[in-house]
Amino acid sequence: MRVGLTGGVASGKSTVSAILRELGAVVIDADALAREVVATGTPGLARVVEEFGEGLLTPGGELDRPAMGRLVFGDEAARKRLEAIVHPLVFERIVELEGAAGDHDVVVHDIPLLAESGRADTFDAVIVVDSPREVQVDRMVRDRGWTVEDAESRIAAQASREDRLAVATHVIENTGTLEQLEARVREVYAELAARA
Ligand SMILES: CC(C)(COP(=O)(O)OP(=O)(O)OC[C@H]1O[C@@H](n2cnc3c(N)ncnc32)[C@H](O)[C@@H]1O)[C@@H](O)C(=O)NCCC(=O)NCCS
Ligand SMILES: Nc1ncnc2c1ncn2[C@@H]1O[C@H](COP(=O)(O)OP(=O)(O)OP(=O)(O)O)[C@@H](O)[C@H]1O
Repeated sequence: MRVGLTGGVASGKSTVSAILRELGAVVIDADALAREVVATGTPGLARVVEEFGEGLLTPGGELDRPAMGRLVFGDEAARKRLEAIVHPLVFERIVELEGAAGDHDVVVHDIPLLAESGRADTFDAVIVVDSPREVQVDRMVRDRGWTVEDAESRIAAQASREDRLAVATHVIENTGTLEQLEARVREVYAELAARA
């Protein structure tokens, strides 16, 4: 069965997908693929440099992710230009990895922009990890050292909490402890695995 997993920035998606992987799911991580396709030396990074210039590279020749983040989360047109390069490359890799997963019982697609993509209904189930906006902001400021403005601008680039919840078949509220989160993930996984 193909399961979509999504949630706003810092909602806890990666934490949930790590638990699902431990429980036996195959996880395909769109954020990881979005990093892979613009790694040093890739055609993807060459396209980004062509579009945005060498100023967005570190002295070592890598994509300067904090600088790119400041640019694209403050400028929607720039974000669309970056997405037009990265998203098709990510999609190609997803298709390849899905082929490699074969007919594994539970294949989880961790896709931050699933609600925005309009493709949620192509999955057998959609898990939404839900955290209130203040919790998202706190996590970004505390764990990543971002300013409140950085955190707010990333939330503003994403679907609203309501629009995301509207595509959910399973909601995982992530407002309690990590232990509570793990217990809820186990519950959802057991239900999905029984259906697979
Ligand atoms: C702008 C970039 C370089 C910033 O890198 P950074 O290391 O700071 O963030 P990272 O990639 O780890 O993403 C963290 C989170 O930011 C949010 N986010 C990332 N890209 C986007 C986007 N285009 N729109 C809205 N939110 C986004 C997601 O919640 C994601 O989980 C990077 O996010 C990027 O290349 N984004 C474009 C590709 C994309 O859309 N990725 C999302 C999944 S395909
Ligand atoms: N229930 C929780 N209690 C305490 N800390 C948590 C909880 N859930 C997540 N965190 C922490 O919050 C941060 C964000 O979580 P995580 O990286 O899983 O979110 P994400 O949705 O994958 O983020 P991104 O959108 O940036 O990829 C991490 O440092 C994580 O350890």
